[in-house]
Amino acid sequence: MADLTDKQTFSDEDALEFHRSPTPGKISMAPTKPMATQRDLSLAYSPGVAIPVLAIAADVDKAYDYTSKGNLVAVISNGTAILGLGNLGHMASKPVMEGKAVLFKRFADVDSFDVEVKTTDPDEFITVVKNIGDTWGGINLEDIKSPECFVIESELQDLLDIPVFHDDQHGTAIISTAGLINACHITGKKLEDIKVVLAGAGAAGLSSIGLMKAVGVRAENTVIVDRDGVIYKGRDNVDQWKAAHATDTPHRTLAEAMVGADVVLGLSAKGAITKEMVASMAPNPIIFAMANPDPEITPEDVASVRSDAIMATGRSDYVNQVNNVLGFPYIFRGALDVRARRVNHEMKVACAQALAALAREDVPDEVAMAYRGRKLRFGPDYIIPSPFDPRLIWYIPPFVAQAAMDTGVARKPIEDMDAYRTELRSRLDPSAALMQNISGAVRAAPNKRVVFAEGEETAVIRAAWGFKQAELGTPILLGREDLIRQNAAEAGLIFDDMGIEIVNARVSEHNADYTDWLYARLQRRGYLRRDVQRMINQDRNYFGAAMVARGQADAMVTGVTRNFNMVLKEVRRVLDVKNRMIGMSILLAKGRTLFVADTSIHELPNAEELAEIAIQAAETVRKLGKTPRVAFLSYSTFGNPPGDRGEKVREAIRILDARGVDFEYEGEMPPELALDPDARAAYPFMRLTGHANVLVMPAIHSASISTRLVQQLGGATVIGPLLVGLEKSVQIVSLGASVSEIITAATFAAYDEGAVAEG
Ligand SMILES: NC(=O)C1=CN([C@@H]2O[C@H](COP(=O)(O)OP(=O)(O)OC[C@H]3O[C@@H](n4cnc5c(N)ncnc54)[C@H](OP(=O)(O)O)[C@@H]3O)[C@@H](O)[C@H]2O)C=CC1
Ligand SMILES: CC(=O)C(=O)O
Ligand SMILES: [Mg+2]
Repeated sequence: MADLTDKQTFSDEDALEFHRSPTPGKISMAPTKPMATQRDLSLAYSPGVAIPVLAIAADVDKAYDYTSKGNLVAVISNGTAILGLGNLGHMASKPVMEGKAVLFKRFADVDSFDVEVKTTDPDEFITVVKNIGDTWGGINLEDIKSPECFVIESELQDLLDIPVFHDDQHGTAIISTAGLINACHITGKKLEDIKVVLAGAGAAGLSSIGLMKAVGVRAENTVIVDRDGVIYKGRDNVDQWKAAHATDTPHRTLAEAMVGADVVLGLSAKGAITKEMVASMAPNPIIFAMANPDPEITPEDVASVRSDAIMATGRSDYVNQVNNVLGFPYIFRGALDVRARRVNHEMKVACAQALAALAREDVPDEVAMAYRGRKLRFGPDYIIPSPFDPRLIWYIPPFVAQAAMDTGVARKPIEDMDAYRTELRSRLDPSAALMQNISGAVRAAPNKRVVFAEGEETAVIRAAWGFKQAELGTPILLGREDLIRQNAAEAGLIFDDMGIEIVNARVSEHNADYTDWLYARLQRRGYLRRDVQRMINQDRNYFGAAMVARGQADAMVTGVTRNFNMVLKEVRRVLDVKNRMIGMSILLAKGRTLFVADTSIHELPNAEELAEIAIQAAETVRKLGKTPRVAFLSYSTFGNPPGDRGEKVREAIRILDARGVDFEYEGEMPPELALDPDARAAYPFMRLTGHANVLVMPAIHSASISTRLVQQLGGATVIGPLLVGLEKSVQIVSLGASVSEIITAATFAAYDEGAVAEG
């Protein structure tokens, strides 16, 4: 089996820091209506709100039309079976529930928040949820232990007229069944012939074996096992849910049951399956060790005793992630979109079959790139889609919605499935997709050596570590080795054998070469040799840039400890500009990706500079896999009102006309004309064929102020400014940048040195 050695890409402190900052937790709420004026307030609240109140009082289903109910799912737990960690209480489950909520949003654009209920008593739990349940369009029950979870789910489903879906049962059943269908495909085993052993007769296990039987596995070919051993017919102390799957079998232990088995499903706890058990299985065994966070047996242990196994775990850092994250976002997306009353058996089967079918289709390159550059092709190491597969959002929900419609549980059938698929495509979070695409391209390109100039800083060390763990390239930390190692150890990071390089400028073998080379560049610009020697010895930006210039590294990231302009001056003494250097920010908001230039270099660009900014920006955007459509922004619209700044833009347009560039551009115009083609009726001569995606600003202050404004007020994500146009790629982050900002900048730096993204 390939690629089993992926390792955890974070330390414990990283996980805590991730959850702690910049704001505690993983979700927040965003309004969908402006709340700016007296009128807005009157409509949103008293008196306007009374009108929908009365409409809903007359017909409760109107809540779907006038409130967020229809796109809202609650993730509800009491913390009695948190992952495979056990009963740790309702509050300890909150990070997991927030996590599920954020995955709903990220993967399926479903709004979601978590509810932690402080009771282990099923009746009390049911009473609480029953009484608040109408709030949502659906309820995702999570990490509630068995057998209580079975009663809780079925009673709540009877009491509420929305889907109540226990994810650990059915989400897991859907994914594991999809995986099993495909694993059988690959091994040539037939569902009706395979011998299946289930380790862990709880919520996830019993539901999974149930769904597998529904798609063809024969009951008499199954054996289920709990902590007390095999659940055979007639065993004492077996509850009704386990008893329903008990079989006539001579086996009494998991080890006995696994001899000659084709499939083992682990939905129990870490370490429950041993190498000896795996060794005793039939040829081409199918092993799904799905306990989280640690599987019943690791892929490494399986590989040490079997070379013919198909192996899956619940984790993202091994191949074949059989995890319910592939299911619940899309099940609910489809269910919500038809305002389903429940998620029934047919919808689950449709989802499992759709997932299995998608994995058998050809995998687009951008999906493969996001998966650490590995070529994904249907086979033993790719039996189900990757969670980052952008096709999931438009491929799976239509099958779920269709099954709901066919079985009469849809309140609002979908009339045009093709239109529905198109609508689903537009729901993906653009920032995630863009970074996924760029990181994928970096991973797929030959290894890049990236200098992290401020190598003694803890944030920089952590970023270098994350960069390396994510397989984005080889980081080189500049600084004193003992101090770097000490700071790394304090951050809980161990560097040994990781392939992170540490270079101390003072003792570097290249020190003399860099000094000679830089002195030759600067001697006629007022620098003495000893000045240059000091720069190389003492200033890591000079040394790092020299490494890049002289070919010992490909790219550099810096700026955490010093302001942009100072750093840029230093870098420019070492590196030349290719054509024209600009600063470009990427702005992600409301489903759009916009590129804004120039956000850091030209203070008041003249017409020639504006034209070149557009050319440089368009070229960069094209390299990012997008087709540039450039709008030159201004306070004026095609000469009205007249003015000096507007004239510079008009002149820039004439320059581009004369040069015959190969991208769309237009100006000058205000943002609404650039972004909304419907607003252009008065300007039929405009040449942009759609909304602009590259905004060339008239001056740096308007660029910088407007990007920050939309970031602060509009909730946009801003990446950059990225430095574009140097002969070698250097990214300067903002003072005090976070670990993830440094990793993003380093990724762009590596990307700029040759990787090419898909559109
Ligand atoms: N990959 C995925 O998508 C998912 C994975 N899971 C994982 O599955 C596991 C179970 O979750 P869930 O079903 O919700 O929990 P439950 O508490 O409902 O069930 C756990 C079951 O595992 C059994 N068990 C525990 N330890 C062993 C052991 N050493 N040998 C055999 N059986 C054992 C328990 O036995 P007994 O009944 O005797 O107590 C019980 O039947 C967790 O690790 C969870 O993380 C869950 C959902 C999704
Ligand atoms: C994945 C999941 O839901 C669990 O492990 O509980
Ligand atoms: Mg769970």
